[in-house]
Formats: sequence, structure tokens, C-alpha cells
Amino acid sequence: AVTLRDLPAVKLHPMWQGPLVVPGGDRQSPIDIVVRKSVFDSELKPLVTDYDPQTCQQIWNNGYSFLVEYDDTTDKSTLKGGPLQDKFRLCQFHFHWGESNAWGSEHTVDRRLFPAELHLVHWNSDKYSLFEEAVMEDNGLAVIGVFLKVGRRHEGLQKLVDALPAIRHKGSVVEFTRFDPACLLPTNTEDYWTYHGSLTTPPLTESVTWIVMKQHIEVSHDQLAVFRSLLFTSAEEEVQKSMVNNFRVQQPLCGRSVRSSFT
Ligand SMILES: O=C1NC(=O)[C@@H](c2ccccc2)S1
Ligand SMILES: [Zn+2]
Repeated sequence: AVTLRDLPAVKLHPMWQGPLVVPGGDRQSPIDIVVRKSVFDSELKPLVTDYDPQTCQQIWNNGYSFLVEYDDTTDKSTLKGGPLQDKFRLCQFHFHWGESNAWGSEHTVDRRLFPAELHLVHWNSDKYSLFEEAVMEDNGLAVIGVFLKVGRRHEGLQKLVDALPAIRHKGSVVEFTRFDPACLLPTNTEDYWTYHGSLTTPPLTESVTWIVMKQHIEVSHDQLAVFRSLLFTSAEEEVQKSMVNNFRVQQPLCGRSVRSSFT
């Protein structure tokens, strides 16, 4: 097993106290996607998302990112198709970003960094009955990754951006309803890369089928600046730390192949 301290490249994030033993550690995420080494697989289907905005419940600051959480007690907001054999339930989405627009994403494409990355987290509701169960199983989770670039203002994102000042501090939560996460997907959901990996934060379990979209979405500089106005720290702490660079360093591919749904 690999412990995080063995990996010099890992800057132990404040939330990652002490060495962490990663199960096996040979299918960790994120990775660099080397386009010319990805393997086209004609069996890969387009993604089929069916999200019900009514299942959107709250938005909160967990001290590492901000999460928009969905009611996942029924199959109302689901993902299927793509590389997946089963139906997966949306439980939350969140982002990772940098202190500058020069970096912030977790995955890279031919070493290219993006200023931020959206993760839509789903769990296998055909096989498991809870996220907490699925997170321990190797076909338990499916995460859609979408790269963000700075450009035009994203109208659909603005409702979320407007809610952030209310959750500046770690542990704050506000009600957040009727948000359709489909508005954050790129127009092209046919072209993606997929590989087997892990959570990118503790418990780092190797239970994720990653689906990284080829097409990015655009958000404005000002919208991204509001992400950076969030804090890692709670209201009680004397020293406030701005929530930036909440991404994990890239992990060894360990012989894995990345498949592409496009040529
Ligand atoms: O895609 C990922 N991003 C994260 O922050 C990781 C995570 C960890 C626990 C729950 C949901 C997601 S896995
Ligand atoms: Zn994430």
C-alpha cells in the first residue's frame, strides 16, 4: 500500500492530517490524459443524464470545496449510458479551482491545466442502496468531470455564485433548490475520456469510473473570483484562509489505459 507521505509530490493539504494508507494505490486520481495514448472504443455510448431540479436541496461549505447536494433517496436524478452498465444516482456536485486562472483543475489534458474543474458525483443505485456503501466498491461511483475556462459569463452558474457569500465559512449551509445541473454540462456530451480511478480526496477509495468531458464550459473571471472568496476556515478561527488550490496532485497511471468515445 502507498502512504501519502511516500509521495514527495503530495503537498499534504491541511485537511489531510497524518499519513493516509491508500488501498492498493494503483488506480488513483486525478491523472494527466495523454490524448495520443487514449484508445478509441466504439462501444462507448453517449451519456444519458436525467436530472430533476426538484431534487436539489442545499449548498454548503465543507472546508475543502462547496457542495450542491441532491436528494438521492430515489432514482429521480440519474446518469446512465456512456461507459456505464448500471444506473447511477446524482448525489452532489462541486468544483476544484486555483488561486489564479493558470491552474486549478485536477485532471489535465496533455499536461494542460484549466482554471477549474466541475465534478458531478453519482453512485450505483442498481447495486447499492447508499452512497456510503457504493464508495467502497470498485464499480460504486461515476464522476463526470467538466473543465472550466475563463470567458463569457455562465448564466446558469450565476444562481449558484449568488449563493456563495452566504456560505463563506467552513460548515455553513443554506437551502438551495430548483437548480438543474444539466445546465453546467457542455453542449457536446458525446465526446469524453473514461478510465477507472479513485476519489481525489480522503478516503481516496478506488471506486470511481471517471468520465472527463472533452468540451469545456466557460465562466467569467468575476464568477470564478467569487469561488476564491470562500474560506477553508470556520467563522470561529482567528486566521481566515481563502479557499483556493483545493485540488490533488496528479497520480501515476500505473499501466491504466484511458479510453475515448471519439476519434
Ligand atoms: O471527484 C471527487 N472529488 C472529490 O472531492 C472527491 C469526493 C470525496 C467524497 C465525496 C465526493 C467526492 S472524489
Ligand atoms: Zn472533486
